[in-house]
Amino acid sequence: MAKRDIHWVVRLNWRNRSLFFALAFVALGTHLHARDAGPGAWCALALLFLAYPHAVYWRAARAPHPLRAEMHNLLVDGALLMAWAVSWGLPLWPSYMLFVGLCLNLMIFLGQRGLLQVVGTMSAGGLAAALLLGFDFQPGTTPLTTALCMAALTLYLLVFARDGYGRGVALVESRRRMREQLDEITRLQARLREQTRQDPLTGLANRRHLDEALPQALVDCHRLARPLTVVMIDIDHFKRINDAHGHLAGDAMIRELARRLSRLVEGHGLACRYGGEEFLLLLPGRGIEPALRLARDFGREVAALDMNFDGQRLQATVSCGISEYPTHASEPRGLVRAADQALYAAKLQGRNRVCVALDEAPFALPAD
Ligand SMILES: Nc1nc2c(ncn2[C@@H]2O[C@H](COP(=O)(O)OP(=O)(O)OP(=O)(O)O)[C@@H](O)[C@H]2O)c(=O)[nH]1
Repeated sequence: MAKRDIHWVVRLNWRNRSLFFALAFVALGTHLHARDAGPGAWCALALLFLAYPHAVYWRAARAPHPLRAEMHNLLVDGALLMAWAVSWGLPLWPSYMLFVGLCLNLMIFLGQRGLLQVVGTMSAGGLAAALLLGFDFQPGTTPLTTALCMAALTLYLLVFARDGYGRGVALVESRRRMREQLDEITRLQARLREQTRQDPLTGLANRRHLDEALPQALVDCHRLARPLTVVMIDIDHFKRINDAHGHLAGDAMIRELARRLSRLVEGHGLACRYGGEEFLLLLPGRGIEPALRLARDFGREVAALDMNFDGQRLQATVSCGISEYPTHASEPRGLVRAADQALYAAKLQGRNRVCVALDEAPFALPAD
């Protein structure tokens, strides 16, 4: 099994356990030496502190639930190490070193519950050893053993602290990256939302945008008891421009008129591309008179336009239809329908003019 496929907790514990147990082997070895221990005691020490960490790593790495197996290993550590300590009469510093190391490990991975569990298994291990081998309390250790136990414990704690610091730094970094990604997603969503409300050819608001903006504008104007006008604008005989100069020239004309409309209503209204060569202006707070002036001015501006597209001269006129809230309708669809009827009347009456909707029949007001 490749190392990277093994659960990170199992790998981390293998490294920590191997290190801690090796350091303990040296420190406890000096204790055994001072006590003139026989070959059996040395064998037990080597097995427990040098071979055991690799055996349990092997077991956890191959277990169906590696994390669970590793937590189990930690509890077994507690039972075995305390059994060892009791069998040697609970020498003070070695026992303290093992006790702190074990508690720390379980506390880190399982919190208070882990601490209680490991204290339980340590007690069980110690009790079993005392029952099997008897207990003769011998707390004393040589200064060398004491110093080595202190050094081993210090080193072990420093390794833990370094790991904790490294993980903290990595966490902060990964949070920062996540926040950046989240900001990017929010930005993209906003752009996407904007794009779904924008006409791609002209950059003006599209029908979807209008469908949201018009009811809201009506509500606002109703609340403030102000008028609202809708101006429908259609390029006259636009098909001829396409036919005579090509579709790209037609596109350029649409873009040019859109740019001018957008400038015209900037700050006090909304310009939409309503359909192919049809635009709609939403003018909240404006009555018929100012809307009429605006539409007439625009009509004149377009008629005077002399566009150059790829060496071809493009000219156009527009027809406009105007409706007003609350005069012609009090709901969005009715208002647009009234403006559309007025536009139709302007077309019928010869184009290049502005018509205002009336309750019954629209009448035409010439652009000049
Ligand atoms: N270049 C270009 N042409 C478009 C676009 N959308 C619609 N059109 C064209 O606009 C033309 C509209 O033609 P009509 O509806 O017959 O109207 P018109 O020629 O403008 O005549 P009136 O409206 O009656 O004055 C069609 O030829 C469409 O192909 C567009 O995005 N770009």
